[in-house]
Amino acid sequence: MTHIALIGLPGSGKTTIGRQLARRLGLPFVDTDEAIEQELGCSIRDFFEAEGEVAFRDVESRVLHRLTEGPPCLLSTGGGIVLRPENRQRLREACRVVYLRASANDLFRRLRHDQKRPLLQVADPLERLKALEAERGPLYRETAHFTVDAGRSHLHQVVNKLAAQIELEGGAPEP
Ligand SMILES: Nc1ncnc2c1ncn2[C@@H]1O[C@H](COP(=O)(O)OP(=O)(O)O)[C@@H](O)[C@H]1O
Ligand SMILES: O=C(O)C1=C[C@@H](OP(=O)(O)O)[C@@H](O)[C@H](O)C1
Ligand SMILES: [Mg+2]
Repeated sequence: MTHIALIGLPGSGKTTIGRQLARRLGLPFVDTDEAIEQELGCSIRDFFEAEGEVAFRDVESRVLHRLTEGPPCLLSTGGGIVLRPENRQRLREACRVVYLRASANDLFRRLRHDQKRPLLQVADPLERLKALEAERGPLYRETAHFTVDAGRSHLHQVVNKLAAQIELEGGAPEP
């Protein structure tokens, strides 16, 4: 196992916390969504609109496999990465997987004005977040090696908690 991966619903802080935690642990930071946008040469929202979700999930799986074959890094994922069984298996075998748990209500407060996330561009984003929570909660729990509460805690508290937990487990992988 060589990587550390963050999973969780949109807005749970995977990208923001991942970047800070990587710096703290001295690991390279990679975000699957940023890697996908680089590969596609356009935004995820535009790609979703033009090609649809299945095409996006195909690219996402390919990028996950490529990144987890590379050198150790702190990997922040997109919220839907756990939907495919082969991604869940790949994450568990290649990474120490952390679930950033936060409720739909907390996430709605953060994301109600978001325009980047295609799945939340609907009339009732809170209902959508609740549906995502119901569908994906069990998948996040099944995939994670450990869970941290990221809904009500401050960013720096979540980073501190994760850094301490990783230290406790023998420290970060050598980059
Ligand atoms: N624990 C937190 N407390 C307050 N705001 C947060 C927290 N975690 C993330 N945020 C904010 O929520 C927004 C979404 O965070 P982001 O890292 O993009 O989430 P994700 O990558 O999981 O979708 C950002 O504006 C970020 O600063
Ligand atoms: O939940 C999802 O299915 C998605 C979450 C997004 O990433 P974040 O979780 O970083 O918002 C991004 O991968 C895409 O818009 C799809
Ligand atoms: Mg993100």
